Parts: sequence; C-alpha cells; structure tokens
Amino acid sequence: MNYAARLVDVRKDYVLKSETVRALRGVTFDVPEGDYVAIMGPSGSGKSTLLNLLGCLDKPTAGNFFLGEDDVSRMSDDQLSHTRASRIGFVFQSYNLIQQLTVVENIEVPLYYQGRVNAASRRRCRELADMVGLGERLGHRPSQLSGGQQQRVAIARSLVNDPYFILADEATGNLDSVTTEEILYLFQQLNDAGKTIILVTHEDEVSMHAKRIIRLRDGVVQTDVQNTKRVLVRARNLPPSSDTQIDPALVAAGPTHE
Ligand SMILES: Nc1ncnc2c1ncn2[C@@H]1O[C@H](COP(=O)(O)OP(=O)(O)OP(=O)(O)O)[C@@H](O)[C@H]1O
Repeated sequence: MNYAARLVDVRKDYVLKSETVRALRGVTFDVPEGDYVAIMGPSGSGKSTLLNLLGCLDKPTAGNFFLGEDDVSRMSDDQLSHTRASRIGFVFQSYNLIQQLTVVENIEVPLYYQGRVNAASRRRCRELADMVGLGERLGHRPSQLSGGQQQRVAIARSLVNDPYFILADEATGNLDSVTTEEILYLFQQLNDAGKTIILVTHEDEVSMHAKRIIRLRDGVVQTDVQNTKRVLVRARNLPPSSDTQIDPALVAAGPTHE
C-alpha cells in the first residue's frame, strides 16, 4: 500500500520561559493514498499543532513524519518550505486568495512561487477552474465571487501541484449550509477520483462525510476509526450549478507529469 503520510510517535513541545507545553505527546497514524480523514478534538487537544506539522509549516520535536517516502522531520528549513509549496494542497477557512489576482491567476500562485508558470500550466489552471465550476468566471477577482466560489478557487489552487493530500482547515467554517454541502460534495468527488483528503474540523456534521475519523485529546490520538455511518452528499439535493464534472486525470496528474 502507498501512503500519503505516516506519523510515527510524533511529539511537539513548545518551550516557553516558564514551562514546556507538550502539545503532541506521541501521535502515530498512517494515511493511505486515497483516504479521506477528518481530524477532530476539543480546544487545546493539538489539532492546529498537528495541522502545522502535516502542512510542513513546522517540524516535530521528536518522532518521524513521512510524506510519501520523504522524512519531513529530517528536512532543513529550506527543504521544508519547498516541500510545503510543492507537495501540499492547502484549503483554509478564509480562502486566502489574493484580491488583486483573477481566478486563474490565483490558481496559478503555487506554481508562480516555483517559477513553473508556462503555457501548459496556464491551460491546466483554466481546466482546473472549469472543473470546479468556475469556467465562466476565469477573469473574475475574489471580491466578485461568493464565499463558495472563492472556496472552489482555493480547492482548484490546492490541486495545481498534484499534492500528496489536500489539507483543509475548517474549510466550510465560513459557509452557509447549502454551500457547505456543495464544498463537501466537491471533496467527495475529488476523493472518489483518488485524491487523499485530510480535514481538520470541530463540526461533527462535517466529519461525518469522511471515511475515517481521528480524535485527538491532550496531544494523543484518543480514537482512530473507520466512519461506518459516513454521510454521502447526493448531487440531486444540491443546486444544479454545483453538479461539476471531475476529471480524474486532471486531479491525479500535475504539471510535472506532462
Ligand atoms: N506557539 C505556541 N506556543 C506555546 N504553546 C502553544 C503554541 N501553540 C499551541 N500551544 C499549546 O499547545 C496545546 C495544543 O494547542 P493547539 O492550538 O494545537 O490545539 P487545538 O486543538 O488546535 O485548539 P483549538 O481548537 O482551540 O484551536 C495547547 O495547550 C496550546 O496552548
């Protein structure tokens, strides 16, 4: 089996003047390629700390974190930022789009930082925009889009590098219930097409869409179970505009594979 991520006894301490906060105290789990995992836990349980590690924003104090075959915990800071920019697809609660850029340009941003923008990559960004239902809005700027549309741009952007996984941080936190369903439908379709998804959420309703639920408590994994009551989003319950066609080839392959 191939793994998108593997964590082995991962620990993270924050050393303060007066004390050391042990935010993660030995976290071990695997994420096979194609999995769809929700990470949950009460406030202070270590979700954000884990998210920062999974997103290569930070390194563990001890233990190993493998991204594919690469051990992130042994990387230099430069290697870590390169890996973050090229191999992780981030989707944030607040979309994090650049206001001055168009839809296509926003999707292109991760490639731009690596000097990989060219005619082929631009075509791929247009195809990704089209795939998430924004084909008619390629030249729009974020302020001209709804929240759900902005999140679609962010999801297209997250796919542009063919990342090991999409790492979504409360991705539906700013959206109303219908738009939340639309975005969860998009995640479901992307996962059906083979993309690995890791969602960090505090909402049970959101986590119920994942295949697997990991609960943290006090910096350790409290439970890690397959979600036997998984809720699937049905296209027929959504507005017709959200019935997007996912192209598995576009989801799986990045510009480096062209
Ligand atoms: N930069 C930091 N410096 C010191 N302590 C920190 C830092 N970041 C987090 N912590 C501490 O580590 C522990 C885990 O925090 P973390 O933010 O990962 O939890 P969380 O589950 O994401 O919480 P929330 O749901 O409230 O965001 C907490 O005790 C927190 O106070």
